[in-house]
Amino acid sequence: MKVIKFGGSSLASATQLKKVLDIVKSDDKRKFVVVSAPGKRSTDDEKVTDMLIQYAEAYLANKEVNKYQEKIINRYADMVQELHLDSSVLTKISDSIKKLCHLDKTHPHRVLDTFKASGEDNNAKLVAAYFSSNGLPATYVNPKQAGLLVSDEPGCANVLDEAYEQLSNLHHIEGTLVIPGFFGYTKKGDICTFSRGGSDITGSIIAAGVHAELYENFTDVDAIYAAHPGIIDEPKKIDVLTFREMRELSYAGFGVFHDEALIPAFKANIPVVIKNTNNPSAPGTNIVASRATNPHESVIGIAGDAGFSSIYISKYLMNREVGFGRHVLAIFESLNLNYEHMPSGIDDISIVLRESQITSELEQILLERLKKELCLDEVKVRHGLSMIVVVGEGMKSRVGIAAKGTCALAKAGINLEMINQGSSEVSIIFGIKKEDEIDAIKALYHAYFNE
Ligand SMILES: Nc1ncnc2c1ncn2[C@@H]1O[C@H](COP(=O)(O)OP(=O)(O)O)[C@@H](O)[C@H]1O
Ligand SMILES: N[C@@H](CC(=O)OP(=O)(O)O)C(=O)O
Repeated sequence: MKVIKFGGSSLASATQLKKVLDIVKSDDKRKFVVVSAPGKRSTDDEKVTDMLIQYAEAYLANKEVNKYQEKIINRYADMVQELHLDSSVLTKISDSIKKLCHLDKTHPHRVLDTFKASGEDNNAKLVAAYFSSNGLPATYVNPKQAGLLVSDEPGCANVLDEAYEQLSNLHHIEGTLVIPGFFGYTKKGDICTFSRGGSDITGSIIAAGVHAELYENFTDVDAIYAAHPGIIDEPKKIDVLTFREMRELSYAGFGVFHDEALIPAFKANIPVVIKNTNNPSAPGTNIVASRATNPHESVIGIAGDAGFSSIYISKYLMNREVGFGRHVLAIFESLNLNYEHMPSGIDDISIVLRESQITSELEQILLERLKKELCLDEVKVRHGLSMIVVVGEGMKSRVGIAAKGTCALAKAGINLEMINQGSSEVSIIFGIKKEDEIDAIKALYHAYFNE
């Protein structure tokens, strides 16, 4: 049996839903269908999840909410009408959206998550009704009923190990199952969402829980490309990627598949394929445990992500001071800051972290503590950095990959703030100024794929 996940772009309108039905009907093995909330119908459209966030924020701020409710209900109403579904489907959706503004406001994060989750929950109900009225008997399954237990971390939940055993019982439900993506339930019974784009994670968890033979992730591109298609014109399509390569690339900006969605499928050894709802016969991109590397192809993809800061710390004879690194990290830990990268030299270390974590107040405290407790010679902060990640399993057996990248960046006049090679040798990270990100990706793509 297969798990098939449709992203918001595949469920944005009645036209898209018709394609979805054809895809599911065309293969009997497509039993478990995971759905996102309706996404954008055009580039200037809004995602239902974003509309729900605005609605939640207005409600929490005690503002008028009618216009938000109306806009969201209209998105579903358009689809119900165009698909000729029974009006009772819309009544249920409309009631559930209106009911949200009666939630207890004591825990705003929980309120926000309940609003967000309703986007996929209502869409799953709509999709199940549409399938059933068009010759494909389907049942809506709520994540609570399925046993999708998650940690109590609103907006960034993690699946709990015990969920998998319960999820295997989904096999006992007859017909096609339609499961809303993006959220699960805590042990106390509260809704908790994954991070944004998290319906991919639900699909992967369900695939692991039901021991699927394949996890198919349907989106709006024919394949995963070697670089963001919005930056590089007609980038190279990738046929096969390893889980490790995909994790590095999606972590660093390939929004097409959530980086946290890889782990459940990888651990359960379930291959993943990314396919296009608008062109289902295209082979897509396969994500597998290992692949043969081509001697002529070392780099498989280049991704970039902005929003990083770097804390540079220097102290003469740092290399001889036992426990120095532990002490640095203990200060970060006590301030509840996690770091992303830590390139180091003999007398210095840079700690790279997400900018969104540090306020100017926290930055002041951090710098003072580092200086005082570690007796540093120098500490410097740089904001507004982008990390460009060059990825490929074949890189470790090839000479000159880093040199090619640094040379390309130098030729493009881009100053390198940091360079770091992951210990697995599957990636090299270039830290640059945010404003150089697009030029850097273009220069690196040209060097690795066109020269
Ligand atoms: N390297 C890449 N290859 C393909 N698509 C990419 C890549 N990087 C970013 N994307 C973007 O990811 C989008 C699909 O992801 P997403 O918007 O989350 O889809 P969905 O709504 O189907 O979940 C594509 O339309 C594309 O713009
Ligand atoms: N709807 C949620 C979850 C999700 O995965 O959506 P999409 O499939 O449109 O990326 C979000 O917007 O974050």
